[in-house]
This record gives sequence, structure tokens and C-alpha cells, in this order.
Amino acid sequence: MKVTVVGCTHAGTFAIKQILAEHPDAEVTVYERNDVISFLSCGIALYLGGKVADPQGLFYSSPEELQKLGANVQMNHNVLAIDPDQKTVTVEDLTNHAQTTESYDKLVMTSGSWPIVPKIPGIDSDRVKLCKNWAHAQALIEDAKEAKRITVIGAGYIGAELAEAYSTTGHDVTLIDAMARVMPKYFDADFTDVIEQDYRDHGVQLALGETVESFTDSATGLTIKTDKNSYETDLAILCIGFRPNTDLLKGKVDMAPNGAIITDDYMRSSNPDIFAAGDSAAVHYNPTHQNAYIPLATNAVRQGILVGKNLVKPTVKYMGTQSSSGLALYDRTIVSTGLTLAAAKQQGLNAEQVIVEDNYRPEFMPSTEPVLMSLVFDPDTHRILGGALMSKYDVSQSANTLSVCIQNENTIDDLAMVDMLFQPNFDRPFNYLNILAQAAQAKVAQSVNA
Ligand SMILES: Cc1cc2nc3c(=O)[nH]c(=O)nc-3n(C[C@H](O)[C@H](O)[C@H](O)COP(=O)(O)OP(=O)(O)OC[C@H]3O[C@@H](n4cnc5c(N)ncnc54)[C@H](O)[C@@H]3O)c2cc1C
Ligand SMILES: NC(=O)c1ccc[n+]([C@@H]2O[C@H](COP(=O)([O-])OP(=O)(O)OC[C@H]3O[C@@H](n4cnc5c(N)ncnc54)[C@H](O)[C@@H]3O)[C@@H](O)[C@H]2O)c1
Repeated sequence: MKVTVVGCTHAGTFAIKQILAEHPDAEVTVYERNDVISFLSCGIALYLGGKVADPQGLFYSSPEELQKLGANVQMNHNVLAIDPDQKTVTVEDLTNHAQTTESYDKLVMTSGSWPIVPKIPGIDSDRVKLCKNWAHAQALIEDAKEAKRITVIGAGYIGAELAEAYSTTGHDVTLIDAMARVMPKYFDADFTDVIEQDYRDHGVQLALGETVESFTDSATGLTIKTDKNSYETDLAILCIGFRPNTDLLKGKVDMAPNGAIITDDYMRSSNPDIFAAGDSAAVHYNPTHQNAYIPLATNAVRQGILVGKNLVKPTVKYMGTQSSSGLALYDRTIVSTGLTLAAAKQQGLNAEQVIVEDNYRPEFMPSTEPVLMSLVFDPDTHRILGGALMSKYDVSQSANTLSVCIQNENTIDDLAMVDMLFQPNFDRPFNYLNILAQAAQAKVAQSVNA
């Protein structure tokens, strides 16, 4: 069986390893246009912020490792075309521009995503940078040394982490977002109000609800004009989201409006010999039971493994995802899973929310910390739809607990009473997640009795 894999960062690396584990006799050829694989982009902000000493540590695999496992690894090779009828790919060797056409029995599209770059005047300035792969990381590391004023465009996860990293390493940082809040996709206002104050306390200039209209190079740097203001900067970094890298299959397999490949429960596209995983694919989003586009490494590695398990016959079903995620900003852990209330309402869901702030452990302990918590749920079925937590205490794993609740369609009543450990070092006789769900129950009872 000849398997062709297009792209090899996370979904590709995990897919190849699983394919070779399940089918050691398969002839697996991977084409990767870059010269590295498995780069963990999440390390870029950590390195810039001084938390990661050596960026070389941000790779967990290598072409040599995959070659040793039996893959035919073609680095610096760019797939130019895919013909699903002939079952061939046309590939360019970027080192000499030679082109070849190769046949396949199964095709794995792990071609990922690329940052959205809107057509804005002046956006091709050398002072406007992207933040996606190893090459970008190296450029940002170099450029940051020269730049005093840094403007981050997009206050989603990438922009939020970059703004924090640069604000703690002596830069004057401006953070722009078209929406009125930072990270509006992941957290409701009770959380983002606190985060925005943290940015201000660390000298970050927030430009929220502003849309960039132009970039102009000047003798002293770069002028960024938005629909409301103008900002002088030395470096601008564009972090306004990803789009899937799937043009090669446009019109050839079913896709979401943004180009994310739609897959069935076994990672098969609408063409049963073409599989997709990672940022090139849609996810099956459990809170809404719909396809969604939520590019995360967590989705990429799981979907990659599923490609390997289902390549020859449907074997292991995709569980879907609630796209749990999180970050640490300044000294806070900020985590979420599933829907925010704003997102649930936007999707027309019947949703309610409770917000609770409570110390994570008893006040008789030498110290404790408040945890701000949100639980989003359906007031009729009581099904949990989403949750978020923020604290100076590491509550990150509690988002994973809520993720399991959403995965298993648990209700607020399940969470209110489910067994959880108690020890004053860690929590109270009821864990803070039990307390959160009990508050949701009280809210439902109140509305029923009203
Ligand atoms: C700065 C940053 C921080 C992040 N932090 C986190 C985090 O903390 N947690 C998290 O879960 N996610 C995080 N992400 C998201 C995560 O990195 C992506 O979801 C993940 O990289 C997706 O992996 P992938 O393999 O599907 O796609 P990609 O990483 O996009 O890789 C696709 C690969 O395919 C190659 N390719 C594409 N087209 C072709 C072609 N035609 N021919 C040959 N090769 C091709 C590309 O060169 C690339 O190497 C972060 C992303 C960024 C940019
Ligand atoms: N900790 C993590 O889990 C983590 C870290 C980094 C990245 N990621 C993932 O990587 C992917 C890409 O991250 P990202 O930050 O680029 O995307 P994002 O979707 O997280 O954020 C994009 C932000 O840009 C804003 N925006 C969109 N268009 C704009 C415009 N024209 N002008 C100004 N602002 C605009 C949006 O309002 C949004 O806040 C996301 O899926 C993200 O979840 C995850």
C-alpha cells in the first residue's frame, strides 16, 4: 500500500508514526516543504519571554527519526497538485525545482494552516511579521532584539501570549484587536476584564475594537493606521487567526466555507482514499455536535493518530473535541473548555451561565487564592456546554475535568455531587468545581421558583 502524506508538523508526524505502527509494510512517503518537522509553535512566546532557554528543545521528532521508522521523508518538497481521480501528487523539490508526479493508494492531508493575511495597504512591509513556524520564530527572536516598540495585531491566543512576553522583556507593547475584548473567542467578559487590567498594569497599550486599515514605512519605523487611531512602532506581528492550507483539494473533497476539510468519524474526507487531520481539517465539536474550525495541536495529534488507526478500515471512532485550551499570562492560569456564554448565544443555543469566585482551599491554610470560574449549561437539560477558570493557583487541570464532563454529556447535577478528593492542601470538602455546579443548580432552582 502506497501512502502519501502532505505536510509534517504535528498531525503529519503522529499520523506517520501510527500508520507505520499499524502497517509496517506500507510504503509511506511524506512531503514537507520546510526543513524541520514537529516544531512546537507554542514555545515561541515562551522563548521570547525568557521561559524557554533553548528553542532547539521545541522539536520532539526529526526527519531522521521518521526515516528510521521506515518512512520515505522528502523534506524541502512542496506538493503542487493532487489528482484524486488519477490518485497522483505532483511535487517540486525546492532545492532544484525538479518536479515529479507520484501515485498513491491513500492520501493523508496534514497540510495544516497558514496565518490570515488580509489585503491591507502596506502589509508587505518588512516590519510586518507572522508568527507560525520555526522560520518565523527565528525572525521574531532576531527582530525583537532591535525593536523597542512592538505592536501585536490580534489579541487571540498567539497575540495575547506575544504581548505578555514582549511586555516582560523591556518592550513598549501595543495590542490591537478588532473585537472589543481580548481573547473574545475563549473567555467571557468577567475574565477578559481582569486580563485587560493585567495588560494595563504591565504597561501594554490596548487598542480594542480597532481594525487596522494601513501600514506605512517611515524613516523612524512603521505607522499603523486603524479606523480609530494611528500607532508608531518598530515591529508589527500579525496574529489574526489561521486559514486551512487546503487549496490543493478545493472542489475535490467536501470542505467547510473556510476550506477546512470535512471528515467522517474515521478521518476520511468525502473521498474515502483521502484522509485529513489537524489544522487542514474541521473538528467535530461536542458542545454543538457540529463541525467547527478550531486549530489546536491537541486536535492535530489526536486526529493524526486516528488516521493511522483507520487508514485501511474504519476501526476507532473520533471522539470529537471541546477544544480545551489555556494559557498563563503574567502570574495567572487562564483555561477554558467548550463554549463561552457569548459563543453559545451566538450559536442560538439555550444557555445559561454561573460565575463564581471562591478560594480554592480553606482560609485556615497558610495561604489560599481566589479562583474565578464560569460554567455554561443548558437550563432545560442541565447539560454542561462550557467552562472556564482563572487563578494565580494552577487550576489548569480543572479545565480537563470539565472537558470530560462535556465529552460525556454530564449535567450540572452530576458535577455538583461527583466524587472528588478533599484535603485542605488542595480544596474544601466540596471541590471548587462541585461548588460551581451547585451554584448552577441554585440558579436553575431560582428561575423555576420565580
Ligand atoms: C505561535 C503559536 C502558538 C500555538 N500554541 C498552541 C498551544 O499552546 N496549544 C495548542 O494546542 N495549539 C497551539 N498552536 C496551534 C498549533 O500549533 C496548530 O494547531 C498545529 O501546529 C497544527 O498542526 P498541523 O500539523 O495540523 O498543521 P501545521 O502545524 O500547520 O503543519 C502543516 C505542515 O504542512 C506543511 N505543508 C503545507 N502545505 C504543504 C504542501 N503543499 N507541500 C508540502 N508541505 C506542506 C507545512 O510546511 C507545515 O509544516 C499554536 C500555534 C502557533 C502559531
Ligand atoms: N494556548 C493555546 O492553546 C494556543 C496558543 C496559541 C495559538 N493557539 C491556536 O492557534 C490558532 C491561531 O491563533 P491566533 O491567535 O492567530 O487566532 P485566534 O483565533 O486565537 O485569535 C485571532 C484574534 O484576532 C482578532 N482579529 C481577527 N481579525 C482581525 C483584524 N482584521 N484586526 C484585528 N484583530 C483581528 C480576532 O478578534 C481574535 O481575537 C488558534 O486556533 C489558537 O487557538 C492556541
